[in-house]
Amino acid sequence: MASVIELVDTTIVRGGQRILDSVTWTVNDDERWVVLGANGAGKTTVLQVAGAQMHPTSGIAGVLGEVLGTVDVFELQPRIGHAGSALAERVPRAELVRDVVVSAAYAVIGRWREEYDELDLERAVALLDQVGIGHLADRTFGTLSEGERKRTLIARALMTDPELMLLDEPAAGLDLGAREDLVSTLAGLAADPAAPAIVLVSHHVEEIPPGFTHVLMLRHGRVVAAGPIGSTLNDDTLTSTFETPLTITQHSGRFAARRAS
Ligand SMILES: Nc1ncnc2c1ncn2[C@@H]1O[C@H](COP(=O)(O)OP(=O)(O)OP(=O)(O)O)[C@@H](O)[C@H]1O
Repeated sequence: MASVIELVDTTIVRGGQRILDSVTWTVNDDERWVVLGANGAGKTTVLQVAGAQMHPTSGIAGVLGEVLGTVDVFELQPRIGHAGSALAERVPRAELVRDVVVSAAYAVIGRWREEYDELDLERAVALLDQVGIGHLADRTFGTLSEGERKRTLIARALMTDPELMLLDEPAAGLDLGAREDLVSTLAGLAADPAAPAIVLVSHHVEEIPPGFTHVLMLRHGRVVAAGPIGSTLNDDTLTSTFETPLTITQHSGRFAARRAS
């Protein structure tokens, strides 16, 4: 077991505000984390640090065994898979789905050469199968539903065999059926011992896939609680995180929250 993210007293200051405030957090390579917090809590910021896209103002941030600020981030970033809405907006709508995935191996978005390595193409289609949309490999990205696009981007993020996978609100904007399909896909990924360490940002406990092992709870840039889901996610920590009285239930590995009566 090795750590893939190691933040020690990591603080980020922007516009005079501590948008991350003394965050200490360790993610090991066999763990699947959910980051929970209200709007503006610092979830995306912590993901940007974990993705070597932002350096701490103070404190230490270690990612994949390297300390940010002492390493060439352009060597580090290809070892990290991302799937978020910012990437979805950059994919050309006329791109074939399998090309959206395979082009990750060439660190580009958008098909830029006529011939891809046959093994790369086979891997791309296998990954699309793994996320449940192998049958869509020859469609164009623009014709996919929101949920199918999200799953395409997860397959793309896996294409480079990353050591760390970062998912920023993958279920945002999905209808109930598409959300459930995505949760199943992510549960499958979480259960795969060959899958990388995963960090998933969400606002909603209903989106936590079964098999996710740990939770980091943030409020106003500070850690409210962090640790194994079973012992960390409860009425008290959820109420404190969202600053509203909440109660949480668990059934068959899934969570649901509502206002406490
Ligand atoms: N460049 C910046 N200058 C000033 N404030 C910033 C800057 N970038 C982010 N912030 C602030 O930092 C806080 C944390 O932002 P962040 O995007 O990490 O929150 P979040 O938890 O991901 O929120 P959401 O759930 O709404 O996406 C927010 O209050 C945001 O306005």
